[in-house]
Amino acid sequence: MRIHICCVGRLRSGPERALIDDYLTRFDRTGRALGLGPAQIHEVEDKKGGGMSAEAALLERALPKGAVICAMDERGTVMTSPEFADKLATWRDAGRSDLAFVIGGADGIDPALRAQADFSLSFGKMVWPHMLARAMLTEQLYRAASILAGSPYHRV
Ligand SMILES: C[S@@+](CC[C@H](N)C(=O)[O-])C[C@H]1O[C@@H](n2cnc3c(N)ncnc32)[C@H](O)[C@@H]1O
Repeated sequence: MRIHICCVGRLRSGPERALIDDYLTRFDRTGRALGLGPAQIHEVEDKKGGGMSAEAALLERALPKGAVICAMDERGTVMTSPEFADKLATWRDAGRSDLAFVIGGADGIDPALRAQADFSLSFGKMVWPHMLARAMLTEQLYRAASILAGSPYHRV
């Protein structure tokens, strides 16, 4: 199952980018034998200042047809890392070939796009900057693959 992280804003090279790239590489390496990955980031940028709805139109264009859509949203479902790993495995085992996570910009995800999501995932009730949400998501993907692979990265 291919993973797509569709997000607003371009991340230039620097420590955040290096961290995200590192987790994506680790996820791809660990997930390969599990039928998970590769994971790819799709960055969209609305240069005309059209706000949430313009961003939503660009994000929608980045979503692969037929993908499971998971909106990243502080109002969504809070999960443990093993529960998140099980959720990924369930989508994979259902034969879904693409899973797309959507991360909003400064104003969040347009409600119309949020309504299209199959699932909403929360990293807690606090609101995180979108670049941090991106880093946290890539880490959780790697952690989930490690859990499914039975590797000792995840310890409680
Ligand atoms: C700065 S936040 C936008 C907050 C915006 N005020 C809203 O109401 O959605 C940017 C994006 O990061 C992601 N995000 C921020 N905090 C999150 C959380 N606790 N759980 C999941 N995603 C989060 C969401 O995708 C959000 O659209």
